[in-house]
Parts: sequence; C-alpha cells; structure tokens
Amino acid sequence: MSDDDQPQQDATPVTDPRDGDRPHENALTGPRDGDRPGEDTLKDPGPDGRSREEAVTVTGLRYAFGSSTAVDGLDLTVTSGEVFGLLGPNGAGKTTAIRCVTTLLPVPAGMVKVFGHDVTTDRMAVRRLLGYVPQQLSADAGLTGRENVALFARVFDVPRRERAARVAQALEAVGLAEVADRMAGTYSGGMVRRLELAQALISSPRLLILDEPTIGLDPIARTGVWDHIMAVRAASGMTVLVTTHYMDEADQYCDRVALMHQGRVRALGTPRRLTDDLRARRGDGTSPTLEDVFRDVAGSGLDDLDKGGEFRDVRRTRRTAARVG
Ligand SMILES: Nc1ncnc2c1ncn2[C@@H]1O[C@H](COP(=O)(O)OP(=O)(O)OP(=O)(O)O)[C@@H](O)[C@H]1O
Repeated sequence: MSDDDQPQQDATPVTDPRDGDRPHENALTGPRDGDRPGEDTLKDPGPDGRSREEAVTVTGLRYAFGSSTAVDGLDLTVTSGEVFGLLGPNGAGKTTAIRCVTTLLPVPAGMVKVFGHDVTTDRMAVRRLLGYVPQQLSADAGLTGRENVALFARVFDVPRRERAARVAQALEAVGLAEVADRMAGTYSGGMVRRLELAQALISSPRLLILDEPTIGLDPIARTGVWDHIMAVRAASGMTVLVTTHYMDEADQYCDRVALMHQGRVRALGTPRRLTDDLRARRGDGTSPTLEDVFRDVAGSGLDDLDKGGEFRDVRRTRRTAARVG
C-alpha cells in the first residue's frame, strides 16, 4: 500500500473522548529534568501506587513500501504520562511507524497496541484515544482559527451543547484565544502549528501524537509550540509521542527518546542516561550531546548527514515554510 492510498485520513484519526476511560489522569503530570522517569523506574509503580500503564506497545513492527523496507522490526514501549521522542534522520522510518500507531497504515507484521487495544483488531477504540498532528497541513487557511477547531469538534462528535465552550477552551490552551476570529491564513507558522494542536486536543486525547511539530519554525516559535504542548500535558496527564529531528528539543522536553535509524531503534532511554553512558564509554572527560550518541550508535550510516550539517529535513522545512508563507 502506498501513502497516497490514504491522503485524507491524516487529519481525522480521533473521535469522541471517553472521560471515564482515564484512570491515570493527572497522576504523572510534569516530571522535568531532575525527576524524569528513567527506563528502569518506569517499570515501578507510579506516584499513586499503581503500576504505570503502557500507552503504546510496538513489537516486531515491519513495514515495507514495495521492496523498500521502512520499518524493520521495531520494538518500543511508551509509558502512560511520559513525553516520548522518536528521533532519527530523514527516512529512518519514524513517520511510517507512527502512522501504524495511529491506524492510518496497516500493521503487516508485528503488533501495535494503544492502551492495550490492538490497532488491527480494535481500530475504532484506538482512534477514540488519539489526537494526531501530522506533518501535513490540517488547518484551513480560509477559515478562522475558531472555525477550524469547531470543524474538528463536529467531525469528532463533540456534543453540540458543549462545542462552543470546548473550542474556546482548546484555543485558550494553545494561546490563540485573542486571535481566534482571524483567518488562519494570516497566522504565523508557529500559530498554525498551535492551531493544529488545538484541533488535535478537541477530543481530549489520552495519547497525543505529533509528527515534527516544530519543523521549519524559528527558535522562538519552536519554544512557543513546546510550551503549550507541555502546559496541556501537565494539566491533563496525557501521553505524548513526538517525532523530531531536533536533538536539542528532545533533550529538553522528552522524558525518554528512541534513536531510530534505517527502520530500527538503535538506542533508547532518558536523554541523560544515553549521554552519561556515552561519556562513560568514551572516558575522556568530554560531555557528549544526544547527537553524539546518535552518531555513536548509528556509526558510518550517518555519513550522508554530515553533508547537510544537521538532522534537518530540508524538503519538509521548505514545505512547511511555503504553506504558512
Ligand atoms: N509513500 C511511500 N512510498 C514509498 N516509499 C516511502 C513512502 N513513504 C515513505 N517511504 C520510504 O520509507 C522510508 C521511511 O520513510 P519515513 O517517512 O517513515 O521516514 P522518516 O523517519 O519519517 O523521515 P522524515 O524525517 O523524512 O519524515 C524512506 O526510505 C522513505 O523514502
């Protein structure tokens, strides 16, 4: 199956929220640098004494486009309440993997579960739990911010009597309340991204999936997008699965990261543990960055990236810049 088979599905993977389904809401809000859950501590009971739930479980996932393997035996677990970063260079397989999690692509081999629901056999249950911000534009430049979010509220079956308040709440949560009645076509790149975040939040998802949420944005806009993601996450306790090329963002905002290369996870853990481990292996007193870790685990396979200088997708950067310009 090709990506083009499902062009319209990106923007609409979620439907109505199920408030009663959220036993861990607020249980894990806001762990930051000093108290990030480590790989081992995630297996321990949470602050409420209960075991932390697995939000996403991926086992042996494989996906190929024709003869080209995009995901090659992916294993990872995202724990309820954490911000989990899937990192990797262009073509690593990140988008393909998360599209399998969102049910937008089938799972030809392996298994993917979201809060215990199999994405293949329990597709609608999975969709009800998700909010998804794809790389592609999901906001309509010809509508106001409020109309854009209201459209999602209708699509996702938010009860009519609650819609106006829920739309206003979502816009407020991403800092767009004051410009809600302006056409989205007049928004800056960062504002468009925050509008798309509001659209994804309208269904109060337990799991928010963001594909390159800050690609093509300037540093201030990037910070603005992340500030709102983290604020919403702290208020709701939702789990966040995010792909990014920006190692600095992953280091700053993600509780754990998986470094993906050529369809597989090459390293997984908290940013601190990954960099500490490399420091110990090197033993030369230098302080490695996450990018150093990546180069260490991916080896010569990253040679092509040196030509571009950074883990940056120029093609997509341009696409994002064009759509908001
Ligand atoms: N629709 C498609 N048809 C054929 N090959 C595809 C398609 N989509 C992705 N691929 C290939 O699958 C591999 C993984 O792509 P994918 O988009 O999942 O990687 P990625 O890590 O998300 O990269 P990027 O950072 O560029 O988005 C790449 O080799 C890509 O060329």
